[in-house]
Amino acid sequence: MRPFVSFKNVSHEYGADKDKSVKALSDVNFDIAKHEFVAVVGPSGCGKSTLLRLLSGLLIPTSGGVEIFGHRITEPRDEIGIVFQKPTLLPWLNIRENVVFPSRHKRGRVSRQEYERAEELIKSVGLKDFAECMPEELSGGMQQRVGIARALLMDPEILIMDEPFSALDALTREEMGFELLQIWNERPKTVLFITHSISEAVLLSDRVLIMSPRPGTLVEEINVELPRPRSSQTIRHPKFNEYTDQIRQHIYHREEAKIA
Ligand SMILES: Nc1ncnc2c1ncn2[C@@H]1O[C@H](COP(=O)(O)OP(=O)(O)OP(=O)(O)O)[C@@H](O)[C@H]1O
Repeated sequence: MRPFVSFKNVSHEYGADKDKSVKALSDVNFDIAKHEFVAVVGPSGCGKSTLLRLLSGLLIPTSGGVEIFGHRITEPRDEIGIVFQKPTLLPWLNIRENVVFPSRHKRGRVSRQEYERAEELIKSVGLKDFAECMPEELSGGMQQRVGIARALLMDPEILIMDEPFSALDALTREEMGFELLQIWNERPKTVLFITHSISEAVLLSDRVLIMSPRPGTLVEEINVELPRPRSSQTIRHPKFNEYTDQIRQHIYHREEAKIA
């Protein structure tokens, strides 16, 4: 099957044209199938966010290339929605206007269909009664839900998520993970999800990519064959701990081998 997203021999060096450069990624190769949910884990500074910036087209690799359906990415594209660690909502706009903001920003206007779509998305992230509220009136979890609705406004094929739930408390985080899976189930997307949490990666994804310390490269891929739909019961599945242990070993063994 033809891959939907392909990282081909991707290396990236920040400041490559200056005296002081940082090699963030080295020869990264992987494919993602359409509608696959892929999580990326790895030590801090290994280049996870750099991977996302490259897929979003905000950054072009110093060598190799990132392709969507065989087309090399050379600039930001509409078929990609991004959810950041902090939702960065515009404080002077209400929730509805924040959700339609990508369209206003891009075209200078918002169509009736887009307002209808925004209403639908606001409802599907559980904020039906909050469309008129200002961001400051919402909790952190609710604000992140707005960030997810905003990323889905243009109905992107690809959803890029950079530690989207890391600023939330443990309970809200777990709840948001399952809500995300429900949205993904209703509106299938190809997802690249960065997290520091091994259990979150296993709980949500079809496949976990494990990266080495900087310069980051792919050291292992784990196919997570846990039944869907996933729920809080999934954590009790006998294979759940097997997967998390396997990932931990890949991350920490390398660290230990380096120290020894
Ligand atoms: N704009 C930049 N200029 C120079 N170096 C950068 C820049 N952005 C990131 N880096 C460096 O590149 C490396 C990879 O950064 P990146 O943010 O991709 O890692 P990460 O795995 O997402 O980190 P974390 O898990 O801590 O968020 C780090 O050493 C970082 O300091």
